[in-house]
Amino acid sequence: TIPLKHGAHRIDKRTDSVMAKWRGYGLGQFIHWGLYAIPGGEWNGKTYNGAAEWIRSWNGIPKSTYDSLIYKFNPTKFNPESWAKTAKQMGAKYVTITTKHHDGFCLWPSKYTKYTVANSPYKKDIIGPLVNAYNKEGIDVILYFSIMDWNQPGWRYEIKTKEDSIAFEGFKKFTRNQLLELLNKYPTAKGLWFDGTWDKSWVKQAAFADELEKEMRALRPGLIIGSRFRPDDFGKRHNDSNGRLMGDYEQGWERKIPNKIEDVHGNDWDCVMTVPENQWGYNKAWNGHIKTVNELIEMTAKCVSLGGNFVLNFGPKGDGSIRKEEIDLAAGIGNWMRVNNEAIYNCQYAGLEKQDWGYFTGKTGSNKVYMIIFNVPVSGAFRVKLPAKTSITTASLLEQPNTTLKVEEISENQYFIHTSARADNKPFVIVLDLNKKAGNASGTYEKAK
Ligand SMILES: Cc1ccc([C@@H]2N[C@@H](C)[C@@H](O)[C@H]2O)cc1
Repeated sequence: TIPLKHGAHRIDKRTDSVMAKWRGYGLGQFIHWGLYAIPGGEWNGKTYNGAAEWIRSWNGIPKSTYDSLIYKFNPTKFNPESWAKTAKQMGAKYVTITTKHHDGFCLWPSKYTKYTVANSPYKKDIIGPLVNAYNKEGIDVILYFSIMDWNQPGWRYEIKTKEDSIAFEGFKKFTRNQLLELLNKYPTAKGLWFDGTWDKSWVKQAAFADELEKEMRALRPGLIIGSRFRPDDFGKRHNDSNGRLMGDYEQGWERKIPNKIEDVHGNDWDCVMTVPENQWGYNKAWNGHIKTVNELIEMTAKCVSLGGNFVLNFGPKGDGSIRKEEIDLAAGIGNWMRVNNEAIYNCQYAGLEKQDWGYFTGKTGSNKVYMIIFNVPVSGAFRVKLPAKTSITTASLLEQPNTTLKVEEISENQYFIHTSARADNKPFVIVLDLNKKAGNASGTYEKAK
């Protein structure tokens, strides 16, 4: 291995209880909200074709005009309790909230810049009431923070001159001040989700970022920090120059889901996903494919089956209301989660061979395995292949626990589970109680055989 001063400081997954709780969340909500929600991807009747939260980068609006949106921020319909209720009903166990996106507008009254809610017509803190409302619903909060800050005069894409490096030193101090401010103002926040760290200026800051990460962990023991915060000694991000993950979970699964367990390299991870193809902030047009409830349930199941969490994005409008399409998706997902969440919460990679009918999840620390069915085979029988010395004690429908299903042994370690045809074409769950005869690894099937 390459000797590194600022590479990964831990080899395997974290083993503490705070991270174990994060690992078991299964389903989360992402909230992208800020000034970009006011134009919503349109300006003077013209449509911005990029992601709505990047509209400031469009030459369709003068930068100063965008920046003066602060004077239009007055979300009269903002109701943090109703946002939290929507997330609760969906079955989200955590929420990731944009405290500051790339445009630099702070949803909390930061002491270190004027570009905050305090200097908008709304005046009040947004983050505090949101953290309290979600916590009251039993939902943990992760704070999204963009290092890149287009509003900060000290921000640089790269450091070329002496002036650049002096300016960027000031920017680094500002960044540290804001992060410590967030941790001190919102002590119940469980962790940080970083963005805006790909530019040349930041990838040179291995030592600074490493020191700051250590300082934040000391300030908030148990703090969960994503892999997109710091670069290593050679500017490598997410994984250091020895291929080891920096931070506590992989953040790179943005709008994409791993296909096999090897893709996750034994790391904790979450997948953050947009409802349209690529819109995080509120976008009026919402063109192209809008994901359906069944698609989103399948993405959730797929993520949990590979040991990750699925985090679905909501982009509230400039007035603080959540669009009907998102409310309806949350309700639809929630209807399914209310019946089937046992197959999602505190479940991990089951270590079984993937079958065409859907996804296996394994209950952490138990012999229960769930089959989340999306594709009913024309044979009507669901194939299950188990490791050696393992067999099925019982099989039942999660929604009707006392109905045992017929288990047909086909050959050593291979079975067909038979169920009667179903009236609706909604995903459903079969629960398997496995027993591992002597000589087989005890505990769950977390490690791939
Ligand atoms: C190229 C690119 C830069 C930034 C992003 C931001 N990360 C997502 C989580 C959103 O915040 C998006 O604006 C996406 C793509």
